[in-house]
Amino acid sequence: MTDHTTNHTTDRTADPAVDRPTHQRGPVTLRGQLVPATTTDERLLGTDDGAWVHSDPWRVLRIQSEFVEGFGALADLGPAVSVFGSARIREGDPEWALGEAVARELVDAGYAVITGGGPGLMEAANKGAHEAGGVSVGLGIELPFEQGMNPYVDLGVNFRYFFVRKTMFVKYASGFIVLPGGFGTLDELFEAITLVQTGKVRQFPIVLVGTAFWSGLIDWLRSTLRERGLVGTHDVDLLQVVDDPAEAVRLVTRAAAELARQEREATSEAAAEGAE
Ligand SMILES: CC(C)=CCNc1ncnc2c1ncn2[C@@H]1O[C@H](COP(=O)(O)O)[C@@H](O)[C@H]1O
Repeated sequence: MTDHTTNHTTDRTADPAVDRPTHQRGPVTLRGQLVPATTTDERLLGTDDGAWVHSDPWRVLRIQSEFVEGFGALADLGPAVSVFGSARIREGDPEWALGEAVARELVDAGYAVITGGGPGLMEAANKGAHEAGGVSVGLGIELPFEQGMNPYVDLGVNFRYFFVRKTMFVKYASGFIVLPGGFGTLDELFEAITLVQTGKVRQFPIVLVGTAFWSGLIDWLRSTLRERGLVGTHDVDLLQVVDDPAEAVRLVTRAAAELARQEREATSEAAAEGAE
């Protein structure tokens, strides 16, 4: 906050409750030392050093614009599944082939493939989708060590903010397929499972691919978290673990089809009630 060094302002009013100079800025009340020395119009019309561009209110507008750009770019995507996985696993690794295969199966099932647009298994999935003739989407993130969008992304959107990008992964996908990975992958996995556990999204399938890689985590979730009552009895069952890419895609698409059926039913029930 700036402008708090003075106690005189033109649009100040006396507040009898506290008998102190008061300045109202929308929903924000400022008193005493915090009353700005200049009016909002003065500040808008005056010249300054441009520091306001780095202020939080301005940041909010940038965040808003990321949502608008993202929604605009992805609105017509059609059915899609988000695929997560390590940025560090390279071509030639068996898990790379898994990423490509999962994406190919998704395209064959009529789904677009959304990834983080980066290297590693994101690139494997984008490659699989691109080469199968499907829609290959990359939701990139601006990082200090810029890697750029992988070459197999056909529709790419770059985000400055992780949380805006995460919204897109959920909003435009019918489910998540999670390949082996590190902190980034775990972050995306636990974000998704929290949304399902808390009922923020309904019937959102989350399928982990690679039983050898994931079984240690699943055992720990069951033994430590579930036994201590830190998660519900059935919460760990929200995660399905498979080895076969085709099976992963079957599980996701079956759940998506079921959700679509329920939504159609709810819509026709609502229409029938409206007609009565
Ligand atoms: C080599 C390297 C660190 C590149 C970073 N470049 C990245 N570009 C795009 N998304 C990323 C990147 N790093 C992490 N992510 C996000 O986090 C996940 C991978 O993180 P991790 O490697 O498992 O932890 C991906 O699903 C992706 O959404």
